[in-house]
Amino acid sequence: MANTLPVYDVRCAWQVTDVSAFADRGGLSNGRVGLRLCNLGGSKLRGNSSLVSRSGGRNGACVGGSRALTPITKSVLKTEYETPAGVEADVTRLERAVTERGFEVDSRIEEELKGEGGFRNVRRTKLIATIGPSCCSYEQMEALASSGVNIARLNMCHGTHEWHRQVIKNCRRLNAEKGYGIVVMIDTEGSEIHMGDLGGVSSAKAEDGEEWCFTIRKFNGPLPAYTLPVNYEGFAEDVQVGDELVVDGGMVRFEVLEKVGPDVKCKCTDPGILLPCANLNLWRDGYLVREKNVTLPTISSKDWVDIDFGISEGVDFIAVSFVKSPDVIKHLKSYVAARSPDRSIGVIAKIEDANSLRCLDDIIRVSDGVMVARGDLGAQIPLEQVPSVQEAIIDACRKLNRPVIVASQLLESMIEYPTPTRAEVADVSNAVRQQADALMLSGESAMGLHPQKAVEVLRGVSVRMEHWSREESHHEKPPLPEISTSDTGRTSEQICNSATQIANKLGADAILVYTRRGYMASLISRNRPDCPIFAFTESRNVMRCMDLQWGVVPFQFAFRKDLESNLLQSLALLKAHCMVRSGNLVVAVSDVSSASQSGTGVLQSIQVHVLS
Ligand SMILES: Nc1ncnc2c1ncn2[C@@H]1O[C@H](COP(=O)(O)OP(=O)(O)O)[C@@H](O)[C@H]1O
Ligand SMILES: C=C(OP(=O)(O)O)C(=O)O
Ligand SMILES: [K+]
Ligand SMILES: [Mg+2]
Repeated sequence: MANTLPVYDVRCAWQVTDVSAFADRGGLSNGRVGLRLCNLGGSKLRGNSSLVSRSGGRNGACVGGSRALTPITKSVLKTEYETPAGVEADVTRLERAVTERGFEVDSRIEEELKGEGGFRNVRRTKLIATIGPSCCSYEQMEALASSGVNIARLNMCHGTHEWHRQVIKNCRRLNAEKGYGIVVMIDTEGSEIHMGDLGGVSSAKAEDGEEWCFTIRKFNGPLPAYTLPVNYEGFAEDVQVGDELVVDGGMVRFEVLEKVGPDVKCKCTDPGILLPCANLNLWRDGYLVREKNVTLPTISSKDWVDIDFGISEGVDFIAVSFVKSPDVIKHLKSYVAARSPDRSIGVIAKIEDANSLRCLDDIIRVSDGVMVARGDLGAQIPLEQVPSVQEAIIDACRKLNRPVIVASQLLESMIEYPTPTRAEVADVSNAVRQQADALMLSGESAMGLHPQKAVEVLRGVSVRMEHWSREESHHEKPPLPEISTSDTGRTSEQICNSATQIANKLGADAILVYTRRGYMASLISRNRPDCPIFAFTESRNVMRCMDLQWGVVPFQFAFRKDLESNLLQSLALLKAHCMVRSGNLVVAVSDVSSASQSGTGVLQSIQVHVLS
């Protein structure tokens, strides 16, 4: 079969490394592979796309198909940018902005506020894009940022540190040169049971009824026919004859026939494409076999190396894969605090291991945020339970005041197609309606053909659904349980709850909050007010971390002596830069440390201000 069919996309040249992947997922014969490629190219070729059955392609062709594509334009990685790139430039620019202009805010938000829509149209749901070969050049990342990406996610399963370092550099450079506030998140690989590489081949195909051997033997170079390596030493011991082996969240399934020493002979029951390093799950008598993964460390030795890399690169968030209990998060948080005493790095617990559902609240309490990682979660619990578990996780995070990200397959078909399915739009709308803090793209941005369009779909659907939800459920929100335990905490919480009520009742244009560590901003965000939350802080680090939260627009700003001075000074600056107008009504609150400190104690208040 022809192995190299270059097709020129507008942004990138692609090489088909595994034509069988297309043929399998799209049900295309070899002779029609060329037609399939037409669908992947630029507009010049798109005329032919109707020759390929669209629905045929959607039935899974995108995943196997696109994964079999490798970009051959290496120029995407050659956008070396020497000084003044990097963190220093980002910091210098911010410091300059704060001294010269008095404040700093993401230039995209500034434009939005100056525009027609003003406050009301500011998007509340934050957007995360996984960066991969389809979107890693400076120009491609700029395109994603201009479409509204708040956070760049780097999946440490893929790519080298050098590659990730270049992407982080691009983020800093965008922030420094364009005034954006792109936040950086790394995501660990984790050590769940997975297949090894396929002896250098990019994919293999398993047909119905075929016998394959899963083995813990090690190979150097090409694998024997019908053989798949497994990374976990205890694999052959743990499986039982009759078990179901689910590959890659259900993309391929096998039944275990026989165990012979280190080899496990299996029969393919659901054919499909096998990809290198695909995750493996065992099911027995209709239940997931959990014990095997319990013995593996959540953070592997490779993960620790990646975490050290993230800390040294100054990333803002670390997402931990396959969290099973709160302990690992506590451990990582104390490690990060010791290694990075001057900058806080948020630790995000990914909920994708069935065991984590047993201690969900405890995991949420010790984390700085949570991700509903639906990809792997859907392989560990029955698929039909994923939507209700998603809703339960989002609700639990709201109650416990932690930001929550909904991830995976939001717009899966857009890996290949320029428009989403109606079902995908409904799924995204649902997550927005549930008021998740952030939505995340994976393959759609990392290796898809339409990364920017995918971001635009998320943005458009978010704004539309947020608007609709505000109209529909005005003032019907059920009260949230109290979460604070200390006296000062309770005061702050009540101030934030009341400020939200006042803002909603008065139809305020914004809530302004002055916060040193971001806690007050989170308490207001938790209430999901009708208006945006302008959160002023002195620290750039806090500013970046607050950007994961629903409805929060972070500003960097030097605090004055009390709430009133902060309020008047920041409003004067916003007005001078046309970000507020006369007649705007704002509600302002402040945390204890940024509120007035008179000789007689701390005065915390809620102020209402109508701009003259
Ligand atoms: N840094 C990268 N380099 C190359 N490919 C990547 C990178 N990040 C993501 N990808 C591609 O995008 C796909 C989807 O991303 P993601 O869902 O994060 O990973 P995975 O499929 O491993 O869980 C990956 O399977 C991989 O093909
Ligand atoms: C986000 C997820 O994790 P990853 O993409 O790293 O597998 C997921 O499984 O949904
Ligand atoms: K990962
Ligand atoms: Mg996962």
